[in-house]
Amino acid sequence: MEKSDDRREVVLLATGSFNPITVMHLRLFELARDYLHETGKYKVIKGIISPVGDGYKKKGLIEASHRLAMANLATKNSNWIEVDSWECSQKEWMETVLVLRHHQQKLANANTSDSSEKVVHKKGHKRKRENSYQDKTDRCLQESKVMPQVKLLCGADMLESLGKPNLWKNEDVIEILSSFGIVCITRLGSNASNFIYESDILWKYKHMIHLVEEWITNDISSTKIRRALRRGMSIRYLVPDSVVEYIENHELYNERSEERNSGIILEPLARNSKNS
Ligand SMILES: Nc1ncnc2c1ncn2[C@@H]1O[C@H](COP(=O)(O)OP(=O)(O)OP(=O)(O)O)[C@@H](O)[C@H]1O
Ligand SMILES: NC(=O)c1ccc[n+]([C@@H]2O[C@H](COP(=O)(O)O)[C@@H](O)[C@H]2O)c1
Ligand SMILES: [Zn+2]
Repeated sequence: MEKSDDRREVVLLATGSFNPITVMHLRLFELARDYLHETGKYKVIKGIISPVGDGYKKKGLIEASHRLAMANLATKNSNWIEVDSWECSQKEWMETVLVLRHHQQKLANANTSDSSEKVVHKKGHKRKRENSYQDKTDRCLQESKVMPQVKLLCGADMLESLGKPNLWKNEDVIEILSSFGIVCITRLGSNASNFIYESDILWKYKHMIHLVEEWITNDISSTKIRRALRRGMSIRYLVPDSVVEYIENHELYNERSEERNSGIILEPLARNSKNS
């Protein structure tokens, strides 16, 4: 008899600027998947990169269409990481919790339609599988067991940003932790475990935070990539070749692009300080 697999299926969702995407962003997914698999409790079925929309108004943030195109090129050779344009195609910047909810809902819809589409042939008639009581019960049992869980994938600096005044709403942080959970990769310059210790909310939900140690430390950041480009220095092997080519072809990242949104308040800060 085949051994049943009772590991919880997980979808990893990374949000961020990806301005531009680097090999480190791709590494985050590999590190998180290895870690979760090693626990024996989780099976990672998909990774999603969700670039933030232009309405985020971060200094130096270039158009979402370019960031999206580069992320698509970078993930071309991955058989499990994909790029999703839903977040950045919204008219306005949206809170990360809404992006998590959207992807969780999408999985729920896919699960429900998968099972209701299964039709059984009985005496020559087609019958929706969910019509019988037994089938319905089976489905519920099955669904509560197999519904994949979306988890937020981030670096330690993003985890630490949860404590910045007016950047995140408390209720959002609570929902992200209690309903989804976070997989956080350590990053030079950040001390995630100390940050969890110092935050009452994070401490309360520490069982929902997976801290993943990156032993092969790597200080690549999009900021450093943009800086190198402004100075005419090579970024080869720090971002995939196809992304280097895209940046060259479209002449992205220069002094002018770095001044985009200069002097404009970051949208979450503007929104939360308006409402507080
Ligand atoms: N070297 C790294 N180690 C760990 N996490 C990282 C690293 N680089 C990026 N991340 C994570 O990737 C996600 C997306 O980050 P983001 O797009 O801001 O990249 P970044 O390299 O930090 O860019 P920037 O320098 O513009 O802030 C965030 O959760 C961030 O913490
Ligand atoms: N309140 C919130 O939901 C909130 C606040 C700040 C940043 N974020 C998100 O975190 C990510 C941060 O990206 P950067 O590190 O590139 O600035 C973005 O995806 C942004 O939308 C969410
Ligand atoms: Zn960053």
